[in-house]
Amino acid sequence: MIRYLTAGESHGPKITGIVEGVPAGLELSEDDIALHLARRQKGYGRGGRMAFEKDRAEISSGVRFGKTTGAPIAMQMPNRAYEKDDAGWPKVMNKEGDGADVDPITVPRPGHADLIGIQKYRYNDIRPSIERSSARETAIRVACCFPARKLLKHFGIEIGGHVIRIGSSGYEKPWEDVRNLVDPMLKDGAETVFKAADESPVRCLDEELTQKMRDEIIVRRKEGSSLGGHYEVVVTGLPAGLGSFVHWDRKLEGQLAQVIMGTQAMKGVEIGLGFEAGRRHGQEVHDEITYEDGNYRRGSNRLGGLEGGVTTGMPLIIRGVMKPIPTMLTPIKTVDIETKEEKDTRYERSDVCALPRAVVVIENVIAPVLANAFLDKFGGDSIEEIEERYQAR
Ligand SMILES: Cc1cc2nc3c(=O)[nH]c(=O)nc-3n(C[C@H](O)[C@H](O)[C@H](O)COP(=O)(O)O)c2cc1C
Ligand SMILES: C=C(O[C@@H]1CC(C(=O)O)=C[C@@H](OP(=O)(O)O)[C@H]1O)C(=O)O
Repeated sequence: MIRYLTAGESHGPKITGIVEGVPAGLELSEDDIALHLARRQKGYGRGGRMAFEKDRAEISSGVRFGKTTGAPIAMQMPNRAYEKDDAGWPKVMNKEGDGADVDPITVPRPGHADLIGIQKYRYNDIRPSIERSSARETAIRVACCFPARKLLKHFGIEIGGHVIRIGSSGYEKPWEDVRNLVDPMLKDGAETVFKAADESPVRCLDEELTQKMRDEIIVRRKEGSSLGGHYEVVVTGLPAGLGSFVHWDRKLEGQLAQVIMGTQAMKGVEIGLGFEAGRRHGQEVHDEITYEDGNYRRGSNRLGGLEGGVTTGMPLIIRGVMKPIPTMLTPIKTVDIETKEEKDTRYERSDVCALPRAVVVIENVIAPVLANAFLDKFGGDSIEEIEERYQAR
């Protein structure tokens, strides 16, 4: 089973991850990972920090001569901000001393983890809440999830994502119009979707909507506000039978929802028609079964590739929502935790809309879930052993 742990603060010296359970013999390089790290840094609406961070995970164990050994893979990534910013991070993030020379942050931003951090951990400074809740951590998380993504790719399973709404600009019926755009690409694998989407500044496949989304970000940025939106992630090449209906905690819908909702600022997730299914009657939802060329097929894919928590062999279709970024230039009301007086929120450097970047995070966080379901069925200690089992299926 692949699992991973991350550590590190947004403005500390580095972020770190350890992944274990990756079978031996998988080709893995820092360059491979860097491609997805670079994708995660791009997108209209990003803040100033992404312009100077050059994310690259340095692998320090578990890989030899370009292939995994089966041992834990340790990775580290420096925060350029630590040295580069003039905010004095080495002093603010000092492991030693009593912090008497550092001004505490006492004005929490609604929507971020600022206030709940001080309530939960009894901090008298909001700084530690900001540091660990920050989506900076998603950089090392993408790196940690990448070996699982690579394993899936080795067996022809591809993941791709794109933006379908930013604020008021988006597909009105995403389950219909987005399908029309994506369907021709499904036959060539989901990564075709991400390559096409990556050419768009907001990672949207529709040119007209791209323009509208961009304009909307410009307007909200000028107003000192922020935006979230909806995205879609597609997985192709999945064989039927991954996952399980025999226990609630092995149903893939649940496992996918957990890793997606475990990502900063995510507020909802749906599979296939999702919430739309509740507006329709049965014949408009369930996918008719056919038998062609020795295989069972579905005439449509309205349930998004899962029945009973198990893959059907159809593409997996996931959609989700990200809330608007909590840090905004135009303040809203909050309370100073020291004086308990009403205050305007404080601003620190921030993205205005991070959805185009977040899509890449979602693509990657689902990979260990799918890889583990794959390994449950076909697993072994090495890629070679898994290949034998997969071919014999
Ligand atoms: C890729 C990405 C980038 C983000 N960038 C920012 C940001 O620049 N400023 C900010 O206030 N929140 C940002 N967020 C959201 C916060 O990290 C998140 O709202 C906060 O940790 C509180 O967690 P919650 O929204 O899950 O409740 C970002 C989230 C993601 C996924
Ligand atoms: C650093 C990243 O995102 C950060 C996520 C984030 C937050 O509050 O979540 C706040 C911002 O941090 P800073 O104030 O240092 O610019 C973003 O830049 C990243 O994605 O690598």
